[in-house]
Amino acid sequence: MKVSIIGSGYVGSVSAACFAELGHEVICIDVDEEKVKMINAGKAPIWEEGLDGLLQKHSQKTLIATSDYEYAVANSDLSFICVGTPSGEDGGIDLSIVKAASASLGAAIGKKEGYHVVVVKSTVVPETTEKVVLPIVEEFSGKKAGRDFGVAMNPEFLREGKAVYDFMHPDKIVVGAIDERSGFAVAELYRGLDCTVTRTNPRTAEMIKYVNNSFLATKISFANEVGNICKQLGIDTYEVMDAVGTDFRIERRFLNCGAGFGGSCFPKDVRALIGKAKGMGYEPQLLDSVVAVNERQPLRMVELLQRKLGHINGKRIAVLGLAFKNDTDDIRESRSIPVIAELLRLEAIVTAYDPMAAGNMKRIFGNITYCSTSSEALSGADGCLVMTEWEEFGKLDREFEGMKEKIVIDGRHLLKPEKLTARIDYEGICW
Ligand SMILES: NC(=O)c1ccc[n+]([C@@H]2O[C@H](COP(=O)([O-])OP(=O)(O)OC[C@H]3O[C@@H](n4cnc5c(N)ncnc54)[C@H](O)[C@@H]3O)[C@@H](O)[C@H]2O)c1
Ligand SMILES: O=c1ccn([C@@H]2O[C@H](COP(=O)(O)OP(=O)(O)O[C@H]3O[C@H](CO)[C@@H](O)[C@H](O)[C@H]3O)[C@@H](O)[C@H]2O)c(=O)[nH]1
Repeated sequence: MKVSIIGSGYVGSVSAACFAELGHEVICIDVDEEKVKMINAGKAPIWEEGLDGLLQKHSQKTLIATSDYEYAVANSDLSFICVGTPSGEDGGIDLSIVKAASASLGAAIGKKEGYHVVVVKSTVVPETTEKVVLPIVEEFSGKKAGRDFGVAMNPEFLREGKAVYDFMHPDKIVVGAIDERSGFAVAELYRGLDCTVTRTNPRTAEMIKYVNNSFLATKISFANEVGNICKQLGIDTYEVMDAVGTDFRIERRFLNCGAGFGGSCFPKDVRALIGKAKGMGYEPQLLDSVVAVNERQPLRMVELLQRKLGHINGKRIAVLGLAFKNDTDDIRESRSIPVIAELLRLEAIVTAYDPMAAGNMKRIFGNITYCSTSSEALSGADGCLVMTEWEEFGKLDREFEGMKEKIVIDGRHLLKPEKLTARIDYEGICW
């Protein structure tokens, strides 16, 4: 089939490369000319395991990129909207990018002869596909949905760092369409992938995505709440969760307590669902608490450090990990951000290290020292905060010997102090 993908970020570029791998002809559309050039040169516009290889394989053969909507729509049967849906100022969803992309897509569909399918892949709150995207495409195309063009919602569940694998090995594919023809066309694109396919209406498909993310975020905040209580009682919360997680109704994964959840999805998606609920007059108390626990959790790292050091003012603090999780350079809503902000507010001297994400963090904090190794960040430090679950941090040992005061607060349950040669003053955030 012939597909165009609007937006070449994490979701768009991975979907494009994977659809090409599945044998489809793909045209990427992005307003960012740099990304267009990179994709046409067979280079990934973001860091994601396996993405470069797929783009090298398919670029200029069955995959090309352009900023020209008209060309892309004329030469494809379906267009996926994969643009960002950030939080607005009130925490609710900001649909301005989706609206702009829908208008450009509508104008291009207006100039095309024949049927075209509009597919929303961006994470959007229930009713957006039918009440926002569909009318904009109708307005700008002058055509009628369901008759001249189809509309579907197909949420994406990939994880950053494992995006290509997740796309090719999904546990479910959800297709919500306004008509049978477009629903069938979208489902056909995934033919060959072995998983459950849920065919439904657009608003249910939209809700499935939010419930998926909100439930996982709730598990993490629950684990953090339990962890904070366990710590006061001197109970190992990881031992508790290992046992509780054997219950198949609960499941062990996503019950790791720590510095909280970050990333481009969980925080903003929980806030968006809260915003949607409140907009309808419903107060979602549980989801409000999920956010509140997650906001407080990273600051516990600084509180624990402060308790050990007495005061933080003028102390040198090594922050290990800037990405929101391991295996990505993405720092969006990383728990390191509120921690560094708090350290700076308390007038600490911050030295930071991350294997991949320092370049991105420099755009937020220009006034801290970025180091090229953990050793360099730790050298002469009074305290250390482990913020991201990078594998290499779990292997640190003698590097701690370079610290002045060997105080280490672990926010990701990575270190085993009893097994280290270095004598460190270790404390887990909730163990
Ligand atoms: N990142 C993830 O892991 C993930 C996973 C599942 C779902 N999602 C959802 O997918 C959507 C996209 O997320 P992302 O992380 O890929 O975003 P992103 O910010 O990485 O990428 C968006 C891309 O859209 C481009 N763009 C902006 N305006 C445009 C326009 N008018 N026309 C064409 N291109 C335009 C940008 O230049 C950018 O390349 C969001 O709704 C997000 O919630 C993200
Ligand atoms: O037990 C856990 C598991 C995760 N995290 C944190 O949770 C965040 C998110 O982790 P993860 O889900 O692995 O990353 P994302 O790439 O943000 O993926 C989530 O968000 C995507 C965007 O919607 C969805 O597509 C994915 O299914 C969903 O897992 C990270 O900060 C992790 O450190 C914890 O604190 N404890």
